[in-house]
Amino acid sequence: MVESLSWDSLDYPLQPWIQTAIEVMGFQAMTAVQASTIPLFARNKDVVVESVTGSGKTIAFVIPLLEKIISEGANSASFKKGHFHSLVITPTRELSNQIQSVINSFLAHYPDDMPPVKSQLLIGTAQKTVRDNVADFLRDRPQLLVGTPGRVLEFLQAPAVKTSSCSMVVLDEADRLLDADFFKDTESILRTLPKQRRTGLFSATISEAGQQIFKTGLRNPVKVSVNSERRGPTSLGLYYTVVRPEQKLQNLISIFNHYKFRKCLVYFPTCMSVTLFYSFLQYLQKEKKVVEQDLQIFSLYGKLQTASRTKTLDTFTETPSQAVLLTTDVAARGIDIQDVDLVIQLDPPTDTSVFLHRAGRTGRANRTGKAVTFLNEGREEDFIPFLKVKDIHLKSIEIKSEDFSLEGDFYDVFKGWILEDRARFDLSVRSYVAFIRYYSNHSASSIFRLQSLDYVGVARMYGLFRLPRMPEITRYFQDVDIKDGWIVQPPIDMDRYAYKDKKRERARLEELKNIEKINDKKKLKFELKKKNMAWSNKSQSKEAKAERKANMTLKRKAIEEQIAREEERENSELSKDWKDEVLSRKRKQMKSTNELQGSFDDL
Ligand SMILES: Nc1ncnc2c1ncn2[C@@H]1O[C@H](COP(=O)(O)OP(=O)(O)OP(=O)(O)O)[C@@H](O)[C@H]1O
Repeated sequence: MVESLSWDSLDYPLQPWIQTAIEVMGFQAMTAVQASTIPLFARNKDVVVESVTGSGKTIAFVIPLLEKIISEGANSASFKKGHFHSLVITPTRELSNQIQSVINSFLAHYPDDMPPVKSQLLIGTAQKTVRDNVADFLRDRPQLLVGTPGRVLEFLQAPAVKTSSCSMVVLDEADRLLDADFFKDTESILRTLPKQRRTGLFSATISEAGQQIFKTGLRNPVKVSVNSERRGPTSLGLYYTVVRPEQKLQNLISIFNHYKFRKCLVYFPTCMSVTLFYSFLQYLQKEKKVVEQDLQIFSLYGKLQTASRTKTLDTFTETPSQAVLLTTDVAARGIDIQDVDLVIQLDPPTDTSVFLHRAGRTGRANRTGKAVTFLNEGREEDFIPFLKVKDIHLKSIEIKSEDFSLEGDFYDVFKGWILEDRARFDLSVRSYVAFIRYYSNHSASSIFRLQSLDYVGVARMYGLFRLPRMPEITRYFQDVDIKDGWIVQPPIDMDRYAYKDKKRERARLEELKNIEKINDKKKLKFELKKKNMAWSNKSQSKEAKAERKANMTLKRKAIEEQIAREEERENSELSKDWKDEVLSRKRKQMKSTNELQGSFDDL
């Protein structure tokens, strides 16, 4: 947000109540992206908007949507029941919620004596089924819908919901909505909407979507690219620090204890790692008193129920005291919390574009912020030149190491905490396994290579004392002196290692007894093997099955193709007609998709 322009400089006057809302929100001038986008999107142009995080993209689409609802009479009594005017799709429930709040803060100034304008949230929650959503929709008659792809799709498929009046659609965080995880749903939603509509795609990293952009039904789109030479806002300081994995948690605590910040987001690689480290940090703060006592620690990840996610985010946002939110990429995009002045990435994300989104949770709207990324010593340091090529420049920062007043070293304390309850060990193993999976999925695979990972150091970081038997790492066991996976000596007596939960412990002892009763050596070996089976092996066998199935399908296809080729040779005349038919169908198909897709020549 470097440039700013007066709201009066728009070539048409905004609705008076929208002007009032802007004044009340204290937005004295438009940001660059707003000045470029609002006149286009509100004036019947499709837009593809790329502008850095925190530059005000939300209002750049909310104002045109509200303006068009009024100018196209969607607020009048003649707008038919079961119809809606505009749709905003976002990848997360949190972001949908946030956009809905921005819309409502505008609508709070909408005059009472005008036919009402309403918006409705469509996200998956335990409280509201899609049937409830449809009932609310028919009762309240909102013109503007905001939601996540899964729920929106289900909603649009309800017979009572008519899509034919939808004249505007926005894909916020469009590159995410067009990636492999969401594409099917996004495409299905777009297919249900009229072709004669306005489409807006918004993201700080829209270019990442590549050719997928053209599958959204854009018609003569205009590309708005603000500050495209910079990959992040000027108010955001990007830093990295190089550490050994087992040092990371201590350095994190050191930041909590010694660095000045109001609110901090810490990104962890997986839901399980958030659960594990959240519990352990609580213990260190409450029992061991080595974490700043006034610091409030929260955790948020995708597997939690929506209500609990919303509550956590609200409490974190509203708390006046210093606070930390441990989270995953569920909170990487779009989330706008004013006081966040520090972001920490405990591990770089597997996808580089996510790096900018995570870091961009701070340094928003000209407020200063710092984002620090932890890198493991060694090969991961190549991530810095890798980012430089992408015009992302990080400076090195030294984190003061914490001098803990703990009995024993940090790892021993962690290990001791895990030994108190076998359930913690299970969680730690699962977190570690999930991390190894995560690591092997890095898009920058030449830098983040499993072969170069200090997997023993990582195990210590996760408080483990024995490495799980994962094929991904056991093949490197011979490189270091690891006997049967134990990284502590003497090994822990696993038979006597108990669950704190009585019921769970009884079940474990029962199972142990049953195994002892087995006289048959072969069966015993099988049971023990089953009991100790590596986590990854279990799913590996599922994966192996799926792979075998896929191979069989491929083989079958190859045989069928071979037969078809032979038949084709024999019946060349016959196949000519068939080929023509296929070709003409293909041509027709191409024609219809071309009509749909538009082109980037006009951008
Ligand atoms: N014209 C303006 N003047 C001052 N602040 C503004 C203006 N417009 C928006 N903001 C504020 O800027 C912040 C960031 O806006 P917004 O969340 O829309 O950013 P974004 O570009 O969508 O970021 P991201 O890419 O991270 O989703 C918000 O707190 C918003 O209230």
